[in-house]
Amino acid sequence: MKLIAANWKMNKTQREAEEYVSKFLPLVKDVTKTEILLCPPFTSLCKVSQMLEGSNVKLGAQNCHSEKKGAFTGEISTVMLKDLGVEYVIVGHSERRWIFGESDEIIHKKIVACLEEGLRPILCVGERWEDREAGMTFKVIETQIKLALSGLDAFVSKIDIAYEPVWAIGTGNPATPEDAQLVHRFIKDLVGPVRVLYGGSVNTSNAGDFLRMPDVDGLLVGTASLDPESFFQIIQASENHHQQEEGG
Ligand SMILES: O=C(CO)COP(=O)(O)O
Repeated sequence: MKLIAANWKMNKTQREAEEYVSKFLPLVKDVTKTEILLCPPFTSLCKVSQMLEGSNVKLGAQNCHSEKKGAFTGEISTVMLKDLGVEYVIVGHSERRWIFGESDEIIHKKIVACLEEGLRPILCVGERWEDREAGMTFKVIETQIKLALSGLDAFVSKIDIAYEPVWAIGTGNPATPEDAQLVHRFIKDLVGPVRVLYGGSVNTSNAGDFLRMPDVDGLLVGTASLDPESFFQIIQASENHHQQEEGG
């Protein structure tokens, strides 16, 4: 099943999150062929978790710490996330890699922490523009994945990967669906059967084009997920795609 995930990043107060979810749930109530995920900031997880109970929408976090508890001021553990009803965790988003200096080694530890707690990590990988220009896209992706998933071959079915080219995030300049397809294929050839999402300037007009690619198994949506209507339209694109596939 395709996964359409919203990464709200550092947006929405608790009240705004509440307004969003109350508009969103009725819109998506008949969605059955697509897995839907909301990843609000930590401060809204509790409220959103209560509102999603019994619905067809799952809850994710945008980050976690690699240790279960201890003297780590300002951090949130996978145990705490699990306790709130979180099922997914975005790990290694480029905004954490490049702004906060999160290393592949830390990302690996966070993935292990998620797996130990029964949370499903969404490992984000992606090249910078200078990597792409230097013809290093595949090498960068390969290195990021090998380091993050080192020793975890037996667990790939419990992990999703998101290909998010850094230059495409929040720029209005997405990768072409064909370029995304090439990288997604490369990732599956490297890792084995794994669900690979595309992220980076996905919107209501281009979502369907990405989902038509054979190895695009879902989308990780930032800006266009902040409005319940537009995020719903992206989910609709996945439902439509599924129907067309079924129709032959
Ligand atoms: O980073 C992203 C999702 O994790 C993508 O963000 P945008 O959809 O705003 O480009």
